[in-house]
Amino acid sequence: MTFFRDRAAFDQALATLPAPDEGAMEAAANRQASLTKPAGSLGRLEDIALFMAGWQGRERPRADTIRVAVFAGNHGVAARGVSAFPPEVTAQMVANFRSGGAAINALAAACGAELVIVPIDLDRPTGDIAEGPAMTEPECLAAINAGAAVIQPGIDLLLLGEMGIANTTAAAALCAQVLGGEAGQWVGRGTGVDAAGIDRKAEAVRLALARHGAHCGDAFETLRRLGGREIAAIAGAVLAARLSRLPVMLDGFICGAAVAPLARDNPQITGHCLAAHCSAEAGHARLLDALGLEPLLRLNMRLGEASGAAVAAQIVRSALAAHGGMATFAEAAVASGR
Ligand SMILES: O=C(O)c1ccc[n+]([C@@H]2O[C@H](COP(=O)([O-])O)[C@@H](O)[C@H]2O)c1
Ligand SMILES: Cc1cc2nc[nH]c2cc1C
Repeated sequence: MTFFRDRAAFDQALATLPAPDEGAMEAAANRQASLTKPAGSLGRLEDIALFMAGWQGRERPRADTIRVAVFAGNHGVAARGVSAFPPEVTAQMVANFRSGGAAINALAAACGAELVIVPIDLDRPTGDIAEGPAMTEPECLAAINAGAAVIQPGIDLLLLGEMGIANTTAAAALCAQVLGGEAGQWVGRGTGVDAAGIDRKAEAVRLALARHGAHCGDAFETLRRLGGREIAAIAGAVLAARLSRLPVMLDGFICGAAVAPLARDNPQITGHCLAAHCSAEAGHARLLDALGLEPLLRLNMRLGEASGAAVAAQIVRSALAAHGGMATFAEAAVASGR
């Protein structure tokens, strides 16, 4: 499916983002004020209910249909010894997702979500970003469109995640390019590399920025040069979701890094995004801060594959259950506070 005809269509969409439905948010806020609890006593659950109301355009938003999309891609930079696992694990884990044996299978089932697995050209790893661009323009556009294709009518909340051996190196390069700072601030243990592996990651990021830094003029070009197929797909899904006012939950470090180039071009892009959690990956806290996203959870997770998003979706479910299901002071004949 071609959602974005060409890169100009992608740029155009990013430049003209729809806003949430303020009428629905106001109606939801009025309802919230009438519910049998002290004002504000459900804390962030109340913020989540208003956020969902605004993007769904409903006073009583719902999370009945939750879709989890996990994108997978392979990375040429893996050849530099930047991961604790070999690249074939990406395809092997895709097989595991499909046969139901991965963490995300269990966690998606636990939150009642439908799981969609989108491997993108796993037999064609991206170029090594330390040596050249990750993708050609048509490859990057195709990956962005693979992401956009998971958006369909009837979804209440979209959870995004990824699988790709070596993708924390690409994600670190995106962060260093877009947000600045030393390569060493953005690289972490990923799947579990040792100190020498972290040094190799930092060196790969330095080489990538030296090569591409001056040419990353916009989000598309930054994703094309430094990203990966699953990363570009996440960026495409986030942007296409926004055009449908579909709220999105971002999983870990790699998902945040996919959004960073978009946010540099238009900071409003994070408006329809929730950050599920702050992962254990070294740069994630700094990245979320830069994106202005407050994570719902801090569980020291660093798995990826939308696992943190599936856990955090339970919080959204809880927020909407309270917002939609509680009695008002009038209905319950409870005296409201002064
Ligand atoms: O979600 C995260 O923050 C996260 C942090 C570290 C690793 N991962 C996962 O591990 C893989 C990338 O790690 P690496 O070491 O191969 O770069 C990729 O499949 C990610 O889903 C994910
Ligand atoms: C086993 C394994 C599972 C994963 N799930 C997401 N990223 C992963 C990386 C590895 C190595």
